[in-house]
Amino acid sequence: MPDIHNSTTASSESSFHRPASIALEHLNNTGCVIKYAKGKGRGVYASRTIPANTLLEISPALLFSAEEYEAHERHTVLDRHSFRWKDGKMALALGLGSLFNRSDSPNVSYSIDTATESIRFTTTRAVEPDGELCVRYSHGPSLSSEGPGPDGSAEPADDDRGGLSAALVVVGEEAPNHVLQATPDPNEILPDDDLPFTRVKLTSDEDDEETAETVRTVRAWAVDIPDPRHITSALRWHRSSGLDTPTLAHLKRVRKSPTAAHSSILLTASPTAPILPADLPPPYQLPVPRSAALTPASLALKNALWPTVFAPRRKGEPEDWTRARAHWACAAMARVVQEAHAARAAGELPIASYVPAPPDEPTWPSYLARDTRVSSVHPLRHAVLNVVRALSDPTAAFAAPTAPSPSLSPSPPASAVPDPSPTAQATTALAAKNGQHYLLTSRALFTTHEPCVMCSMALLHSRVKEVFFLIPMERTGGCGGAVCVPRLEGVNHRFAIGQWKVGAGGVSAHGLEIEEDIDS
Ligand SMILES: C[S@@+](CC[C@H](N)C(=O)[O-])C[C@H]1O[C@@H](n2cnc3c(N)ncnc32)[C@H](O)[C@@H]1O
Repeated sequence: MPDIHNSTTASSESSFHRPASIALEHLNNTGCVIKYAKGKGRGVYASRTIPANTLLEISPALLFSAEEYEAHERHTVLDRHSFRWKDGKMALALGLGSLFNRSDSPNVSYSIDTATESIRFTTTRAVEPDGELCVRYSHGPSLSSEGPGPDGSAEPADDDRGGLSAALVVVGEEAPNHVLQATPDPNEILPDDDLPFTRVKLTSDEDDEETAETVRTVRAWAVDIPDPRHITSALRWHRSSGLDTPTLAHLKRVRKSPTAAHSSILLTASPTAPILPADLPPPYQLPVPRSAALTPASLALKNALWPTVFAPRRKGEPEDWTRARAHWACAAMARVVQEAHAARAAGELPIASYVPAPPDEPTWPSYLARDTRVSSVHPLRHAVLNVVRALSDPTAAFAAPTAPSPSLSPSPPASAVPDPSPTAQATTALAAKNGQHYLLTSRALFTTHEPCVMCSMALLHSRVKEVFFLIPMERTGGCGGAVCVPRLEGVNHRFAIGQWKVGAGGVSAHGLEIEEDIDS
């Protein structure tokens, strides 16, 4: 246990050399107090039991450019309180944010919010009275003349960037280390196993798992042409016969017999035997592959039945994820979970949705909404629809600069607001880049619960790029639960889906439980 001392007056002395009897008062209504522990200096402690998932503090950040940091900040005491931000910037967290000590088993996670230039600190598990609230950061510059921390752990050595080396890092007790600890290379492509979510497959597994026995086939008619010199005229006849249909477009027309001299022509998939010119032998039926081959293994199996077109997937192939992007996703998921807890505290269903600024477009506005079915007594006020609505109003306003339709509410619903309010410039950029009719083009949506079929359809129509959900809804979900909307045949858009891995990014579903047959 740290050697903690409480007292009653403040001091301008360095906290590391602070006499044990000095008071460290702090006003915080979430139950945090500042205390002093020998070897660690000041730290943040719980004055009472603090439940898991409690938002402890939103610290406004002062940002330093890389140049300012190099020239000034890193040579001062501020260095040991600075967080790495984006684009090489460093951030000094005001308020309690600068005083959390580090632990390898942290009970507080934090996320940077570039939109509001703040850092949010949230408990990842319940903390008992007097328990220290700690976060994980990769190092603290060599601290003190008082040696290593009371747990005996020596502080890791400074790196050449100084600071806490933790920007873009969301850490938590259950977080998988490989994703969430700070690393030198945010551009590293992560293997799927290291991502904080599992990709939901949008294409059928048919090709990956098929065997000679399970290749899906249709019955088609073919004819053998004994003399190869007659192939050209037979093909000419076939073209004019009207037998051809798109059903067999994924198959080659001619098959050369591997054993005999003859070739065969694929005629038609019609159920009845086609009428052939008198000089051709009678047609026969055979099973042929029902679809093109998507993998080399499938091609080999299908070619054994009939020569098949090889069409490896290009569109819809899973995208590469960098470490920085995974951190961005963790921060977004933490944010939406926080909103869902706030919704529950306000008497709503604990469901929320969030469209953050894309990682490479940090100036775009983000949008946050909660489910408001309870307060609005309106069955369609799902979080996803509310967030789409919040996003669509400014976009629609840009698309139609003339007077708005009187039937439309001019402002977003109170609980579905831009986060923060978009500037006119950002709205213009959003509309121009997003497309005026496709509201979510290139955007990702994070949501606490798997969207229901209605919301999944709305997301599809909005051309969302990707959807990440924390809690699967097997009975009602439209992203793989009851049905997978972007996998349905005939839909004109597909979006990627990620199901959050339990505990990834320190994000917990605890407290967000809803009945399994509620549409979300
Ligand atoms: C963000 S500050 C935390 C507040 C600091 N203790 C103070 O009094 O201002 C980070 C610095 O606190 C010290 N520190 C943080 N965690 C520690 C630990 N587990 N053991 C010892 N010192 C620690 C290190 O000097 C580190 O550079």
